[in-house]
Amino acid sequence: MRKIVIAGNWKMFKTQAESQEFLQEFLPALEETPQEREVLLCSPFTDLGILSKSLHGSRVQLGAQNVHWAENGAYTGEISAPMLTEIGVRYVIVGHSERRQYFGETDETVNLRLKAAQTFGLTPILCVGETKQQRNAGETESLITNQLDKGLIDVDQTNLVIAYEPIWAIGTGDTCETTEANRVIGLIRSQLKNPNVPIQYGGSVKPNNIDEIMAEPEIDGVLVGGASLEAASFARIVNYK
Ligand SMILES: O=C[C@H](O)COP(=O)(O)O
Repeated sequence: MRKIVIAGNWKMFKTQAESQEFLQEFLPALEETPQEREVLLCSPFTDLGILSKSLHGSRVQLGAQNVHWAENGAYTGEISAPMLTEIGVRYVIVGHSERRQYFGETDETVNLRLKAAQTFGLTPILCVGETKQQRNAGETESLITNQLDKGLIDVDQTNLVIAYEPIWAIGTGDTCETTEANRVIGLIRSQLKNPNVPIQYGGSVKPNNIDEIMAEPEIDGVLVGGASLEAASFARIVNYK
């Protein structure tokens, strides 16, 4: 049985104070959430410490949005896996398309980050997905195959989550057809050594489309950006029917 993982990616939003306001409304709503669903919040680094304290004893897991591959070193501006695990972080997003697009992330550095996360006990969420141009050119399958082939070299597939995020669907309201997301996720699964790796869909997931998305058999959860910033909206998503 594959795990269901529902993750909020706050990106570069929310101060510490705002993170606490969110929890006041969000945590009570989790009483309705079936126990087998893993719920996590991936916050900016500056919120992780206070969130770790506030989430202690709750069922919400904490995630970061990036991790460096070295244990420590002269890497100004970076954060290592042991720094994250020390404060209670359990998951980390790796290779988000915004990191690839704006910060020069490559399949090679993604691979290094995945392995470092696992070495120090974090569960990485590997993001893959195509641009509109690549989709229109019929390159979706080859692009994703390449991202998986390079990204997953020597990566432990028993401690891994994958997120399929078509870049054109991120923050645009232009959600991928659920049957198409299901098809691509099935394709991703067929390329894995471990077919039980949870594979999420991400890209304009909202309260009004979550039920349809989660009804698809290959989709094991969602990675949610904008709609995870409002407690009521994210609560509706984790409590999908
Ligand atoms: O990590 C989350 C994705 O980039 C999706 O963002 P979005 O839900 O705002 O489209």
